[in-house]
Amino acid sequence: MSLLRLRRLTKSFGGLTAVHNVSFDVNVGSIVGLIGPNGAGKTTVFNLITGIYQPDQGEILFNNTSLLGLRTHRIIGLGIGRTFQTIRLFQSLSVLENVLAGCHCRMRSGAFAAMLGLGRHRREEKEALEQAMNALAFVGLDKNPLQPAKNLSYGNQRLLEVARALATQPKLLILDEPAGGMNEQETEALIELIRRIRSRGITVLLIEHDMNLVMRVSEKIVVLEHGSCIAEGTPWEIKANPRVIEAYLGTEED
Ligand SMILES: Nc1ncnc2c1ncn2[C@@H]1O[C@H](COP(=O)(O)OP(=O)(O)OP(=O)(O)O)[C@@H](O)[C@H]1O
Repeated sequence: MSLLRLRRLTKSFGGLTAVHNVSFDVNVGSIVGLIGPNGAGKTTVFNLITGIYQPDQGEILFNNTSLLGLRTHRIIGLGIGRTFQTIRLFQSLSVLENVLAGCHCRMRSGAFAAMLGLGRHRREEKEALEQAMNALAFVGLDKNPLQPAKNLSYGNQRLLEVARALATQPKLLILDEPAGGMNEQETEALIELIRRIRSRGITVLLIEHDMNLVMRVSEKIVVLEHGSCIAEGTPWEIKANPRVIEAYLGTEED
């Protein structure tokens, strides 16, 4: 069953068509990898899904609801969490505060209730704290939650971004180059983490240049080149696809 359905998505910037007629499905409970050479349009697809850009043409359905015209916070509210290619943390805030920022999108009481210290707000704050600590424990960053985010290693900052996205309680988690800047050991731990995320019932869509990671975690891989989808299949099918080898694997990564 499809959780996310992209149909004939197209997005141009001036004269450049960054994404052209892209269609694919992400099934409930699956891990899907989106790969392609630099500039192929991968991040643009993520930005279209999360409402940062609106497509020129095409349709995006999440749980059979169209995401077109919705703003990012509504899309997060529907159950799509994401991390970014370049780390976007509040560096001076604590590890915990960074994750709490993710929880707040689920809180229903507004600033007015917060000012008055109303019961519902206090209850929600307590729940948010619990959720944030759970998310930190899940990625293994719960030991020193009050330290500033900037004290964490690069690899751990990436995990903190994952924790923040998990705190929004997503049904679909979108990861943009999660292994970027990680060493081999950190990447191994990330592979295990992505599998644990899926075993919690969260569907995963990821962009990653680390072919070892993509091939090992994905059930399905979609390949973009110059904005168009040139192949879709299992890791084995993708590895053996001559068009992919020519466009991508055979050139840059081998
Ligand atoms: N806001 C924008 N304005 C103009 N051009 C853009 C914009 N965003 C992306 N592009 C262009 O669209 C094309 C696709 O970019 P995109 O970042 O989606 O590729 P990518 O596959 O994610 O690349 P990489 O692997 O290098 O991150 C590129 O040529 C890029 O320069």
